[in-house]
Amino acid sequence: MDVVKQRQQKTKPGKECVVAYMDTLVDLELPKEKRKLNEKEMVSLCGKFLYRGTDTTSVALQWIMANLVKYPHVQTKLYEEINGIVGPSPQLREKNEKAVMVMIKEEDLQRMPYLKYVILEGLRRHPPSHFVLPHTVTKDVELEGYLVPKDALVNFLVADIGCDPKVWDEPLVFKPKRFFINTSSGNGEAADLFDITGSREIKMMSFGAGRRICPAIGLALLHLELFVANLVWYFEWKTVGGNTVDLSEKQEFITVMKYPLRAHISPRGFPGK
Ligand code: HEM
Repeated sequence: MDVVKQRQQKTKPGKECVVAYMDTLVDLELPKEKRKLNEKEMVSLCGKFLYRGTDTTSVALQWIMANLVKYPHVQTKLYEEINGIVGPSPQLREKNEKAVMVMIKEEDLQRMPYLKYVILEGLRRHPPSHFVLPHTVTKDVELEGYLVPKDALVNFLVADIGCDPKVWDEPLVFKPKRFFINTSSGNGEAADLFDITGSREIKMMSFGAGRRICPAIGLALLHLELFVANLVWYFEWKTVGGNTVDLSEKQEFITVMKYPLRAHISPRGFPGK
């Protein structure tokens, strides 16, 4: 509530400030009801943003890294792609022990199609949300001979859709290459062609679909690409003591790893490696 009040003060005319999500809510007017949002509604919207926007990305990242540890050939292929675009991984420390922190940049990611396949495969195989937010239908609808009555709660089995054997070849196997579609240019632009929003056809819906699709889909994909690319560029990820990675799931508010990832990581850029 305090934050709401502070932003209401800050957005008073004449005061200069960076536009925050909160400010867009302060300015918003509901078109039908012709009124501004009240404080309770603003708090609820901010809460939704926070709880939908934190664990989802970090859990997706953990699932993806777990698969890279479990399948070293996928990790090697990804590292080779990264290396080919931005060069070998930097040494973490120079001779004078000064830390060097060069990061892969957003524009470099555009030239890394295999990275995009890895992220998509991670989200297909392990969507953090196994369900979307509950939806209702506003009138009776007949779907493939079944009646969905007005006001019935409808949800979607997101994880099962992504593993449907009628749609996906060997659906339980982690195979990033499945997202490669041979384009005429043949230079691997395929991930851009895969329609994760489901506007052309729905093959997976890790971010939902339609008008209530996750509003942060672009941000989430960008974060995942940046994190995975940098983590693999800097470090080699291996199993601990040769143990396999257990990909069992645990249903919490979102679906997490039952046994959180434990990995042995070593800097790639050390001299002599
Ligand atoms: C890998 C990361 C993420 C995944 C897999 C994900 C997935 C989803 C899904 C499945 C929904 C429900 C869509 C529906 O009901 O049709 C949703 C809604 C939502 N997501 Fe995300 N999300 C992610 C990251 C984020 C981030 C980073 C933010 C904010 C910064 C965010 C904000 C939201 C909000 C506000 C909603 C509710 C939209 C509404 O009420 O209509 N999400 N997300």
